[in-house]
Amino acid sequence: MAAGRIHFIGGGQMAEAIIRAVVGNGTYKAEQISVADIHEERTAYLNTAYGVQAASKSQEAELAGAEMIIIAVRPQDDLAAVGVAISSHASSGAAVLSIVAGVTIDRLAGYVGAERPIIRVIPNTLTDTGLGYSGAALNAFAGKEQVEEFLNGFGKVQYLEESLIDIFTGYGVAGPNYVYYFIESLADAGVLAGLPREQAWTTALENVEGAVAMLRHSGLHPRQLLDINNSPGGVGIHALYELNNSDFAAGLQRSVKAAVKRTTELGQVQS
Ligand SMILES: NC(=O)C1=CN([C@@H]2O[C@H](COP(=O)(O)OP(=O)(O)OC[C@H]3O[C@@H](n4cnc5c(N)ncnc54)[C@H](OP(=O)(O)O)[C@@H]3O)[C@@H](O)[C@H]2O)C=CC1
Ligand SMILES: O=C(O)[C@@H]1CCC=N1
Repeated sequence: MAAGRIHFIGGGQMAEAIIRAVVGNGTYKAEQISVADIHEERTAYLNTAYGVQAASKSQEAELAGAEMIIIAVRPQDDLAAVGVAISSHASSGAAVLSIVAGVTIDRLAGYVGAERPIIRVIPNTLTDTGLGYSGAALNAFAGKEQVEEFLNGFGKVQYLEESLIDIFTGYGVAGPNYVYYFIESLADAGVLAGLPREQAWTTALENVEGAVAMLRHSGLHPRQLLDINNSPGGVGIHALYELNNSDFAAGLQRSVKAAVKRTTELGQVQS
């Protein structure tokens, strides 16, 4: 169980996913968590669903009592106003942890003051599973011990140079999206070929899970497993040939590059 109080500014999808995980697995008690959102119905919902405290309008007491403040608004939102609230009411030793995609530690320091612990995190979205890596970069005032329990409460963490966080966002944290889309497309392929939807779906899930387990278990490169699975003139190599004709690998790689580029762009949007 982690010690201290944490306060979320922004009670949207990502804040909810984190709260659901850390309260659900006992990393925090609901009483240790408060949430502020522009929309009162949102904090009321989070209070009812998870027992966390809906913050007052000024957030004064919640900010003053928090060991860690989590900025969970969008990059396009009014970060300057969020910064004013934090620098006016939070204690100088409180850690400020931002999950805002693209927004740099330097920019955050401009809003909340440079001489305090600031942690830039891109949070993993597989929060309910214990799997998936968040990426974190710390300023000189922050220590891993201040954030470790929180971050491990909704998955795993990789500490990175800040210069790699945008790449980690587009590749790693957006990563499940590529896999979800692949699984959907694969199941559709089974249906297109004539399998009932239910069988196509369960087979796709089993194959993805099994392929990961096989890679981990064997330690082989995917190309080596492909070679074993593709008999000369057989089924698998015909499928691969067509996949190569579709520009599959380059299409996927272009989409990761677009996600990384968009992360950096979002970090530069000012409301
Ligand atoms: N969703 C995801 O999968 C991921 C999201 N992130 C990052 O997490 C952050 C939040 O994303 P997400 O939860 O999806 O976004 P949401 O839009 O679901 O949540 C943001 C919430 O904050 C509210 N809000 C805006 N400004 C303020 C303010 N000044 N004070 C209090 N509340 C405010 C918003 O209200 P309103 O709608 O009226 O603006 C909204 O309810 C983003 O910066 C995103 O980059 C990172 C990784 C993954
Ligand atoms: O799409 C988004 O804005 C968030 C950030 C990274 C993944 N999803």
